[in-house]
Amino acid sequence: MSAIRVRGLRKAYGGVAAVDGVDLDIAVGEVFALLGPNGAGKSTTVEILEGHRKRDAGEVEVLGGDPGRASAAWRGRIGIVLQSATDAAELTVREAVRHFAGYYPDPRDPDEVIELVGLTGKAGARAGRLSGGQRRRLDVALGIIGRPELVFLDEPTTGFDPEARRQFWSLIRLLAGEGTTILLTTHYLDEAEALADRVAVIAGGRIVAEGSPKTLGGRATAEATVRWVGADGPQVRRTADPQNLIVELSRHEELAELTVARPTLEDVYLDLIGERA
Ligand SMILES: Nc1ncnc2c1ncn2[C@@H]1O[C@H](COP(=O)(O)OP(=O)(O)OP(=O)(O)O)[C@@H](O)[C@H]1O
Repeated sequence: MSAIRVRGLRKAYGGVAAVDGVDLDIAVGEVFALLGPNGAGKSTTVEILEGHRKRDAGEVEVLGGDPGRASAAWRGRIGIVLQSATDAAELTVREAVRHFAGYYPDPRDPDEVIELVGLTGKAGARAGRLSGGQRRRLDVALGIIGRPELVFLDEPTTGFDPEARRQFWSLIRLLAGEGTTILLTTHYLDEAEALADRVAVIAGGRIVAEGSPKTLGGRATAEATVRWVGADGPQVRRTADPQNLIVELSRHEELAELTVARPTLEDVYLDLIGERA
């Protein structure tokens, strides 16, 4: 079953296309990452799916409804973490989370959510006094407090320190394990690789590639780079069949410091984006 189904989505600003014919299918329970350079159309797409922006054309179905005509009940099933930071500066973290919990019929426990985003030590601090990364964690807390079926996360870990990012990844895995559908945008390819079942790359308002992080853009079948240090010093070979090459080479010499590398997700991503430039 689809949580999100999009066909021919279009949106232009002042005659300039920002989203130019996007199709998307995201299954219930899937973690889906939308990747793409600045200005590619990620936020515009996500904001249309959230019901925060009007589309010019196309069919959009999110949890069985049209976000352009969203009811309060529909909104209650969705969690949103926007790119812009929370405007709850005068409230403490605990007050803000409790306040937002009151909007939903079956919220999570506020203290549990504060713990999940790693803000327990700051629960009594005013939101306006938090650091950038801490405020972002509060945004995430407010996005999940309502126990949403579907969560939109627009660049959720921007400004997070490495430990906070790992903690956030655990949180996403926990939500995914509970069956929550997650659509996130990110510029961190390691994040997409760690979290997403599927990714789509958007450039110039169009989807240019889609697949699992392992297979995107032919990644799984691309030539491997084999490196080793032999009798004549460091060696490099590219091959589609590294196993055979290694068996063959090892008949003749010892392969010290042997490594086999396929293109990284970042390599594939940059190629895909480069093709559009
Ligand atoms: N409110 C707006 N008015 C006019 N143009 C806009 C508006 N919002 C976005 N755009 C333009 O639409 C295009 C897509 O923007 P969008 O914010 O969707 O990109 P993005 O992929 O989310 O980028 P980023 O990675 O920088 O967040 C850009 O060229 C942007 O300048």
